Amino acid sequence: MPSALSSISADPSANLAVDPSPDLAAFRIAVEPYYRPVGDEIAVFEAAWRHRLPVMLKGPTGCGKTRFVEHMAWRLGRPLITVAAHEDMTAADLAGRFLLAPEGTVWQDGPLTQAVRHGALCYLDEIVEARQDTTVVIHPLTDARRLLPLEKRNEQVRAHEDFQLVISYNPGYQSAVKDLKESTKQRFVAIAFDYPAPELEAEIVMREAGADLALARILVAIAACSRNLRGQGLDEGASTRMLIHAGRLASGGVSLEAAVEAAIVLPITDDADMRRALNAAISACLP
Ligand SMILES: Nc1ncnc2c1ncn2[C@@H]1O[C@H](COP(=O)(O)OP(=O)(O)OP(=O)(O)O)[C@@H](O)[C@H]1O
Repeated sequence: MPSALSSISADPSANLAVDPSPDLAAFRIAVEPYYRPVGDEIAVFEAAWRHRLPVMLKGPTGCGKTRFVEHMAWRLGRPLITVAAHEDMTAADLAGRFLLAPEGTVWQDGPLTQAVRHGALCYLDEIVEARQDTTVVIHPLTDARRLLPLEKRNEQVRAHEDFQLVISYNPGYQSAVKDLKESTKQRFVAIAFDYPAPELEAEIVMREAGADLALARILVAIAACSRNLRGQGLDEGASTRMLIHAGRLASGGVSLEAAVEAAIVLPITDDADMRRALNAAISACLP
């Protein structure tokens, strides 16, 4: 957002013009993002895309959801606009707002509106982090209406035929106070993600970390040990992302023990007892 602009609430005399064709080139993915399918997720997504059904990617952190949506945007030849949701996010952060510019008051589309108007995939990462009054903005977009109401502009934006909404959702993090409303969840086709089976995960770690097969297998075995401790003091086990980080450190010359400590053990828990338990479990996996 240009720094010369400052946000104001609403102005009926504002310039209501919207740039008819903003440059979405920056959101196009030119090179195929490496994605190793683990099931029928590509076929399910493509079928959902054909009907422009909204999709929910459901699974733990660092298991490939973001990489998958990047791969699908590349495959479908659509720009991808990603928004990382957070608890201070307002509907205006998604939809847009009036801004004070040198030429007067102008409307600036938010990332969701840009995607809706111009036909991009919009990926709302961890949408549950956003307040529920923000989440409901997406409701009319996710049913047959495919509309985005911009109350401040007194406008209803009809979605471009190539617009598709994708959200991610980590069921492990939800609590009674912080969960998606049933009426939100039920609007989406869901695709379940989890950490890949060992041989597949080793293949991914090899490729992404530049690790050899032996190292990748050890890291995957360590991940299995940590995942067994889930619910016994650990909220989550080591993610594929963590294994890749450890693989990069170890391939770069750091000892395996130090790489595992830095990329897996320390980030995963602050509790000294839990760290000891995790280290003991990991030692059993090390050669
Ligand atoms: N099936 C896969 N194919 C290729 N790479 C993968 C796959 N699964 C995981 N990865 C690797 O794991 C890393 C982490 O995955 P990603 O960023 O997609 O996680 P995520 O599920 O979106 O996590 P979060 O919920 O925290 O955003 C990716 O950058 C990629 O290197």
